[in-house]
Amino acid sequence: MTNNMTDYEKERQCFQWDVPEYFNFATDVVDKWAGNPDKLAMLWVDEHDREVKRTFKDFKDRSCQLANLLSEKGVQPGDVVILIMPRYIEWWESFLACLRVGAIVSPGTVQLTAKDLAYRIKTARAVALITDEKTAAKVDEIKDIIPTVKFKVVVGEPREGWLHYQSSIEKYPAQFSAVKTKSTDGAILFFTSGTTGNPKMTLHTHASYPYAHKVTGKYWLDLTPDDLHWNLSDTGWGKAAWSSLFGPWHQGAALFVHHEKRFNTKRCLEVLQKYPITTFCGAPTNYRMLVLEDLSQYKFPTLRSCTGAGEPLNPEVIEIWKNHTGLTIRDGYGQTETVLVVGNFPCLPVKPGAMGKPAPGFEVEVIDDAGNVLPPGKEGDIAIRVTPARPAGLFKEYWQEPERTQRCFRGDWYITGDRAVKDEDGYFWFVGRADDVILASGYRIGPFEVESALIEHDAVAESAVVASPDDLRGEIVKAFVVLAEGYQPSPQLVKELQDHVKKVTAPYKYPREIEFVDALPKTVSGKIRRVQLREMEWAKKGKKR
Ligand SMILES: Nc1ncnc2c1ncn2[C@@H]1O[C@H](COP(=O)(O)OP(=O)(O)OP(=O)(O)O)[C@@H](O)[C@H]1O
Repeated sequence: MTNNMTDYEKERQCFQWDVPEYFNFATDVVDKWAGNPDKLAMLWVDEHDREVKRTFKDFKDRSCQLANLLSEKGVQPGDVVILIMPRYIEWWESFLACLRVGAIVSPGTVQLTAKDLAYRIKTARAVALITDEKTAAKVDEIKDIIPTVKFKVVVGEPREGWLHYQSSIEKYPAQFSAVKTKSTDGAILFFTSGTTGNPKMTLHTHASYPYAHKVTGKYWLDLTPDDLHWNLSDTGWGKAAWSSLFGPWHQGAALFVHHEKRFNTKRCLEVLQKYPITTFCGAPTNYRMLVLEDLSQYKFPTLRSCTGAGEPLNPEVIEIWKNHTGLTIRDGYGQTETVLVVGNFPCLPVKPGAMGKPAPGFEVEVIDDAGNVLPPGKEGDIAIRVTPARPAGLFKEYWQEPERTQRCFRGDWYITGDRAVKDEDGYFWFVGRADDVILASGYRIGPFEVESALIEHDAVAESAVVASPDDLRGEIVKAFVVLAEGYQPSPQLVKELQDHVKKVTAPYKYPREIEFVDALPKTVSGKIRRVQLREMEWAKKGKKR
């Protein structure tokens, strides 16, 4: 039996989380690589081909300088610091500085409105903000209603009422005696959308993201200290922590960062051709857009590995990409709440359309409502075993919401909120979000009747709410109102739906349409999100899941 074990099984069997009692990513990982003062940590390029190279030593020094500033201004271990900026180098410096002082970093996207910012600052009781000029202007609009904020730091032009990042940190030494953080201490607070209502605050410890992403970096991204890794995610999302920070730097890989206002497919392919990028990670939407270009015009001589995550990855896209590049896009599955949970690892054959198999350190199953593991071929909830041991790569809690946290557990399992089918070979096939209760192909409607569904070209969370017209990834292309069979909407309902669509799509400049249909068209690609649901009569009568 053992002789027949595949590399995948062997690796899973040998794997131990081995979480140390104390862990700090800045001191334990970045400073270790900084021991070699020449080791490249980042090649940063902007839209005008301006290039900046930064070593791990540069990141160590600059983050220590900022940590001194944060500490002197009164940031205490456990305090929340909001970090919002585009792909500026200062984002990485600030993240590390916060970890060094034991603060809890709360990243967000630059698309947040003043109202969103006020909500986040108040709910998280943030003590400081580090941000770009555009966000600083929004924060100034709400400055009178955020009393917990002791100070604010702006990157870019100096601004009244703000500490100026560049000139302020120069005054501080490049040594900092970091807080000895316990692995169980809070480290990161993500706001994730929540399908309805206010965003959830997902709290990670130093173990659950900074430490546990070594699984993401080693097994899925497949990185080594010789790689130059490019991940397309925006710095505001959990995915940036996966693939633009913890995963790669654990492995000592250098990051390639392209600072651009808006994703441009031609530019992306040119950049991929021009720079010695070895590994590339994007959302399936990115790939879907890239394959519409004439790929035969480009050569990627150094590229050896491609990954995608965040939404279902279509087999057609995998095929076209492979035909032109010779590389198979390896899908990976996880959430803001987790590190990589299921993936196509290099040692596994890829089944196009499947998300892959459970990552080392995770026992993942498809289970039924009672918590029983379902046999292959049966659809159920994707669940992660949490007893007898909770995997290190799982969030601590929804902060200040014990009941909401409680709701994601069923017996021995953490319920991801996604539905899937596992096949005979142990591969997971994504079906859809349990809360959307609808299939991308439009067959099943759970205990809810769907009143409307927005279909976006987006891969990543929250963008329906916050993406701006600058960010194509958040473009809503069409709104469908799916009518239950034989259902004639009243003029009043039609109006309500039109208003709803108008409201949700208000920040977008793209033409948008609303169409009444019996079922969702099967040809539409992209993920169905933001579904308006109405509970069906039989569900109300107690047949809820
Ligand atoms: N490889 C994949 N294939 C299909 N879907 C995926 C894949 N990877 C991630 N997802 C989807 O993305 C979700 C995780 O995204 P994220 O953590 O950003 O939350 P979200 O979609 O905004 O959800 P919430 O509304 O709960 O915050 C997963 O739960 C799943 O629905």
